[in-house]
This record gives sequence, structure tokens and C-alpha cells, in this order.
Amino acid sequence: MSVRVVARIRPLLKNELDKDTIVTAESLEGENNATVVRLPSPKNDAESFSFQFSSVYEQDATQQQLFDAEISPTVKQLFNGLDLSIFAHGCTGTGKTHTMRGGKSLADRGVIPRLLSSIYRRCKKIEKDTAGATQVEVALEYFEIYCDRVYDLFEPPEKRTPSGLPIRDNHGKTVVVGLTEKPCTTLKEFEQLYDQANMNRSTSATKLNAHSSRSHAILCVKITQTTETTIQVSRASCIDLAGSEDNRRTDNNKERLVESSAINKSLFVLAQCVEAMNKKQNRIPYRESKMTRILSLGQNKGLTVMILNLAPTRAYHLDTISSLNFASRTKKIEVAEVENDPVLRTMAKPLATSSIGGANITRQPLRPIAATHNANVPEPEKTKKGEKPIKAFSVYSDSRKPASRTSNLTSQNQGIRRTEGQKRAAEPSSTFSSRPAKTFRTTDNTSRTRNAEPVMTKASIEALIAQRIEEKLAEKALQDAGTSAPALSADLQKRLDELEHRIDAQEEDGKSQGLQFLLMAKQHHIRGEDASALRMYRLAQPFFPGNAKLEAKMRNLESRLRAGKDDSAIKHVSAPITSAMPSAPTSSLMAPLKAKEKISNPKTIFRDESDNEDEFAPPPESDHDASYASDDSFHYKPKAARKPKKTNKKLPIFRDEADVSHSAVERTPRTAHLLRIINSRDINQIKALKGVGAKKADGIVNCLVEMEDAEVLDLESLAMLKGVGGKTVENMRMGLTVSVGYDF
Ligand SMILES: Nc1ncnc2c1ncn2[C@@H]1O[C@H](COP(=O)(O)OP(=O)(O)OP(=O)(O)O)[C@@H](O)[C@H]1O
Repeated sequence: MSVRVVARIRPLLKNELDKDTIVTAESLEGENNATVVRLPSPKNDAESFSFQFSSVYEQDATQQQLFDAEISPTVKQLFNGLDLSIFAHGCTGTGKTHTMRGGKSLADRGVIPRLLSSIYRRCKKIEKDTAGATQVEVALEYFEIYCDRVYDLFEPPEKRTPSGLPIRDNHGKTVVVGLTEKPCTTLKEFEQLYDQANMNRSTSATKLNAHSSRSHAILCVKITQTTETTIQVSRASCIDLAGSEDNRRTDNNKERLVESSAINKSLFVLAQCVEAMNKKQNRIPYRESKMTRILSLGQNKGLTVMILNLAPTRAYHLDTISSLNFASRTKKIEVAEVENDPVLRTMAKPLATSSIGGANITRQPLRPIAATHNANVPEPEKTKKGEKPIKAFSVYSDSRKPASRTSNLTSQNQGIRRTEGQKRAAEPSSTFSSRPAKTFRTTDNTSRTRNAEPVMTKASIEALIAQRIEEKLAEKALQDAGTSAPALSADLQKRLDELEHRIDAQEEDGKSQGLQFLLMAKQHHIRGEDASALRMYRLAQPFFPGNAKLEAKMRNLESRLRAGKDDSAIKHVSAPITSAMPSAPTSSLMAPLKAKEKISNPKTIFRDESDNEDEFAPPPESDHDASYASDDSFHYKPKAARKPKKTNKKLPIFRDEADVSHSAVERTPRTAHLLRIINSRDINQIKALKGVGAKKADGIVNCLVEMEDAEVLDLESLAMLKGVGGKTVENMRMGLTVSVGYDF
């Protein structure tokens, strides 16, 4: 993956003019451009921290300068077939939306309108240069992830369903189902669509930002280039992340706190994913939040630019350090995974792929080529004029689309297309629908092959051959699937929908979220990561207000951290919990930077593999198992109107006599057998349990991997794994009698 991380320090706002500026940009010796962010240590102003990035933009940097230097050069590659992802990251009020969207005046326009302007210019140029032989179409999807739910921003809020749009895994890619795709032919048209859609975005005034985005907004621009012989699709995804918030500073009310919790949680998971990638762990916890599932940072191929937005004042000091730490980790992913110049290396891929595909490619049934390299892929025949346009593409995957055009549609897809067709019936004929039909054509990429030859290595050829084999197998599987009766698809679809509703219903219940936080807290606790555990307990606390045991746990962790060696770590996590609904401090989202010795040489980059909050934490308490089990005492108190549930109702089903003590020795054979299967982490065995499908099994294994060496010791702990619950545990156990034939 190629992640280019640049930092941008915003200017002082009107109400900050008298405030202390502590964040500065510096150049390394012999360089003209600033690449280092420097700020003092929170402990001691005489010491400073420095972080190096690809570029650093100072307070007076204009929107134009940032775009010209960072984004403009990628547009060419976008048209060469690479996907592009642009992230704005940073805590609340640091200028993410300003950077991505910007203001109304020409000079103030942000990255997104400038990118679209560049895209349309290039479209025109290509069409002109090829005398119309290559035609370029642009289409948009725009959605937000608000409180872990996905909403289409092209739909007015009143049309939203409470649970939002479902997301599904499709051949390893996450897709948002049912998004509107808007063909968009001119910049003017884009501006209208974009402005209108932005009015649908969830924003609110907070103490830290009068127009704070309460959601992650993702704009996907799909570019389709059609020539006589080929169709090439590439995508630019522009992501304006919601800002992390230190709720000790926000004075957020309950509603804002819930939003803030969701924002902080998803950013926390993002940080965890980045950390897992850094540590080269096999499993990246993408599934812990919808944002990380959809973005799949590190899985998407192509170019990624992350713009780290920073506020210059002391009020943001700890938040700024947290953000810098996070960005440094993200930057390291690039260093670890891309050894050669990422631009040259990734540019070679589409050329090489199309040359390997050669004349044998007659259709592209699945996503891989388009998803990973956007190779020139012939598309199935387009619909005739007047017919419905093709259904929405997905964020990083359009794997269903080719299938849908080749009659192998699942009823799910048919349903989507119907909806889309109805939606668009009133719309003027789009460029898609009015375009003359294209037929499958074999690729004749002689010149491309020639171009690609010098960069083909043995390894890349092998990888491409493996990929082609995979595609062929997938194509065959798809064709096989296409022969199954439509009734089966409808049935499958119904089951999927039911499952989705069940999950949504569960998600709507704050209990599930609160328990997830608790589970994550416990996982951290087990690993001895007290600082992270404390953060997660804090996130959980709003769901269990007034729970004395939880508060005692947090106090315990706080005092242990306070007693730890490094004061700077304590500063990040030891704020006393006074309010009934304490918050997740922003600084707690990402690892605090370890205080280093005095920095005198700006060339030194003060991050290394060991920079991890957990090194500040004292070793884990030996009694953590006891506390693990004792969390059953957390009473869930859902949103205001609901009555608190009694403890004994919480996990009533599977508590069999022998389990009361939670002792492994006293487990029934059936329970022991079930726990053995779970702790085996063997997805096939887990999937075979009654009531556990592939998705749930995957979720369970993910949780277990998160727990590293820890095991699930009892059924109650099992029920608390994400997506499990008491009923599922009961089903698993009951199923064992029949399906496993265990002698109980
Ligand atoms: N480079 C800049 N030049 C001028 N003003 C800026 C700049 N960056 C940010 N601002 C101003 O700072 C304020 C906060 O910016 P913005 O709303 O973009 O922050 P944000 O990071 O998106 O916050 P949130 O996460 O809460 O949505 C706005 O008033 C914005 O106009």
C-alpha cells in the first residue's frame, strides 16, 4: 500500500488570536519544503517532539497549494486506472471539512471540488485528444457513516430507514447495498448535487466547532473510460472523517455524547487496524466498526493520501500528539509494505494485467482486476437507450455488477436494480443510458504490453497468473451459481435480509454497543494494556451509568496507571471520572507518544516500533480473570425511557448448574466441548455450530484473535463476544447434541 501522509496546520481562528501557538512546521537541513511538525512536550516545554511526514503545510498554506502539490499529480494516475483514496484525519475543529470541502469562493474550494474540476478537465482533454474515440463518464456515490450506520447522502434524511443501509461482504470486499449512483457530467451539475447532499449530512454545533461533522462522509467518484475495445473503471474516494473529541472539553450533551462515542469508537478501531497492520498481524480488526470495514485501509490498492489536520494552539496539545502518533503509524505502513517507488510500481500493474489477460478475456465476472488494478476490462453489453442505468457501484467493489449484467443476478441485486430503476425513472436520460451499447471485445493491448514489459518481474508474473486462475475459478463458480433456481436466490435473499435486520436490531440496542466496549476493555485488560482498557471502559460507561463496579474498575486502572513509570502516559488517561456519563477523551483514542529525551536535532524522527501506549502500563494484574467474569454485574441501562434490566435476566439461557462457578473443572461436557470448539478458533468448526453462519463465525474468530492468547472460559463470556448473545450460545450448545453426537 502506498500511503502518503501530509500534515496541515490550520491558521488561528478569530477566537484564538491571543492563544499560544505551539505547533510549527520545519524543514530538514538542505530541504526547501517543510516536512517536520514540531511541538513541545506536554510535560516540559523545554523538550520538543518532532514528526516527519511527506510534506507539512503551514498555517498560511492555501487550498490551491495543497491541491496542486498533493492531489493534482494523482489525477493522471486515476485516469491510468489506479484507485485513489484521500482521507482527512484529525481531531474536531482542526480543518478536515475545510480541507476536503472548503468554502464557496474559488480560492476557498477544497480538495473535493478541485478534484472534480480536474477530472472534468481531463475528461474533456481525453475526448478531444482521441477525437471522441475514448469517452469518459463520471458517476458519484456519497454516503455518511453516522453512529455506525450508513446513510445515502443523495437521499433526503426523511427517506432514511433507522438502521441505515446494509453492508455486505462480497468476495472479500465490503459493499454498501442500495446506494444511489448519480451520473454527473459537468462540474456545475456536481456542485449542485454535492451542495444538496451536504445539507443531508449530520452536523451540529459543539463547544469545539460550530459546524462539527458528526459523521464520516465518503464521496466516491467513479470514472469509466470507454474506447473502441476496452472499458476501464477507476475510483476516487474522498473521505472526510469525523473528528475525535475529548469530551472533557466539549461539554457535549447526551445526544452529542452518543455521537461522540460512536465517532471515537470507530476512530479507535481505525487506530487499532493501523496498529495491527504495523505489527503485521494476520488479522486486522476491520470488522469492529462499519467505517473500517468499508474503508479497509490497507486492503484497497492504489494511491492513498492522508491529510492530517492539526490545530496550532496549546488547547489541542494532547489531541495533536495523539493525531501525530496515529499518522506516524499510518505512514509506517507505507514504509513497511512498499519498497520501491510506489507510483511506478503500482502504475505498472494495470498494464501488466491487461497484457497477461490478452485476447482471451471476454468478460469480467468478478471484481479482482477492476478492484485491484482497474485493468482494461471489457464490460458486458450495455443496455439499450432508455433502459435502466446500471446499478450503483460499491465503495471498493463492483463485484456484483458484472454478474448482474450476465443474468446471474441474485434476487438481491435484482431488487436493487429495480429500486434504482424506479428512482431514476423521473431523471433525465443519463450519459450511461444514452450511450450507444458496447459489446464485449477482446483486448488488444499490444502497445500496453510493450510498455509494461520492462517492469514485469518473475514474482509479478506469478502473482498475475495466480490472479487469473482465481478469476477463472470465480467466473466458473459464478456461472455454476447462475444455474441454480431463482427460488433459491429469493430464499437466500430473504434469509440474508432477516439476518441483516436481526443484526440491525441488535445494533440499535445500545446494550450490544456497551457490551462491545466492555469486551474490548477486557481484551485489553487481559493483554495487560491498561491504558487502552481504561479507554474502552470509559466508552462503555455511558451505557452502564452509575455502575459502581465499573467505576471501581476504572478508578483501579487509573491509580495503577498513575503509579506507572511514565507521567506522560498518565496524563493521557487519568482524568478523574466525575460525571454520570464520562466521555472518551480524544487523546485516549490513539496511543500517546512516549516522552523522549530532549530533542535537539530536527532530523531525528521520534517514532519507533516500540512507541505504544502499552509500554507505559504496569504489568497486568494477576486477578484479571476474576474481573473478567465479574462484568456480568454491569446492568445495562438503555436510553432514558427504558427500564433497567435485571441482572438475572441478562444471560439467563445458558447458565447451567455446573457453570455457576465459571470453573473449567465444573463445566458440563457439552459446555466444555463447545468452549473447546470456540477456543480452537477453527472457523470451519465454529461455522458448523448450530445457529452460527459464516459471518458470525468470522466475527467470533476476529474477537478471539483480538484476545490473543486468552481463551473463552465460560458461556457468559462467550455470549459477550460480538454478535453472539445468549440465544446463540444456547443454540450452539443444543446443536452439539445432535450434530456432534457428543456423549453427554
Ligand atoms: N486552512 C484553514 N483556513 C481557514 N480556516 C480554516 C482552515 N482550516 C480550518 N478552518 C476553520 O476552522 C474551523 C473548523 O474547521 P472544520 O469545520 O473544517 O473542522 P473539522 O476538522 O472538519 O471539525 P469536525 O471534525 O468537528 O467536523 C472552521 O471555521 C474552518 O473554516
